[in-house]
Amino acid sequence: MSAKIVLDKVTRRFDTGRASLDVLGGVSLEVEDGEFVAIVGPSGAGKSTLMKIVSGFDKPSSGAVLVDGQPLAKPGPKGVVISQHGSVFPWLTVRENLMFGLTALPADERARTADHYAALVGLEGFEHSYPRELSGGMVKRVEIARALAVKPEILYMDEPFSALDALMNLKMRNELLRILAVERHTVVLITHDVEEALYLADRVLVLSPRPATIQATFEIHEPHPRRLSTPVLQQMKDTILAELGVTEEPHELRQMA
Ligand SMILES: Nc1ncnc2c1ncn2[C@@H]1O[C@H](COP(=O)(O)OP(=O)(O)OP(=O)(O)O)[C@@H](O)[C@H]1O
Repeated sequence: MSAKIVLDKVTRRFDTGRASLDVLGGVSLEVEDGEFVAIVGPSGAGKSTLMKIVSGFDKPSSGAVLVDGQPLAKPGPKGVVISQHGSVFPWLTVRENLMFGLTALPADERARTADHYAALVGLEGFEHSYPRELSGGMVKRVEIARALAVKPEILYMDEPFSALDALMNLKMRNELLRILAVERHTVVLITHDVEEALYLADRVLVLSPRPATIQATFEIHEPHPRRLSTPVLQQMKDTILAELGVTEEPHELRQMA
């Protein structure tokens, strides 16, 4: 069976008047159905650019993006993006936010579906609250629930928890894993946080500096819940940090992509 998502030699160049910037230098990757792939890279490497391309919000300068074997020309109904900026509507209640994308359903089913996903993310009892009445973590849960309510096949997550404080960030990682255990999705996570990637993903891809390519790939076979202090994950973290140029020599765990 072919992969859920395929990127084939994707490049992206920005031409800004006199200058041009090669941001992606030929990114190739495959994401299997149901797989959780994290992409880490240094600041400015082109992570957000890659996320826009893989989710269909931007087009590559050359190369191809396929979802289920079909070229992706624009954001498709199969995927939903969750970003650090958040996108809940402040003037709508939790339930109304969750009902927003469910226009195809009859009204009572929309409300039932909204309440189901509110409960799934631990917001039972807050269906009639407005975002301003919730904590930052609760608003993030509304966003996740809203993304899940439309039953996307793919979740694209761009630094989803980076605007949260450290404790809430850790809590949301576990929430996400708990939800994914109930409703399996294909996930592409883009993050600068190596520990977040190691905690969550089945596979971690490391981007090179600009023009970015996939520099190294790490398969993670540790079961959830993971402890980042286990020797294998600790060693992977050291190796990835070395790949990113933050610490010394890469370890032999590295496999070239
Ligand atoms: N629309 C655009 N036009 C021109 N240049 C752009 C555009 N979008 C991004 N860039 C440039 O591409 C480079 C990569 O940007 P991008 O936001 O993808 O990096 P990033 O890895 O997500 O960075 P960070 O981790 O700091 O958020 C930057 O130098 C940025 O200035």
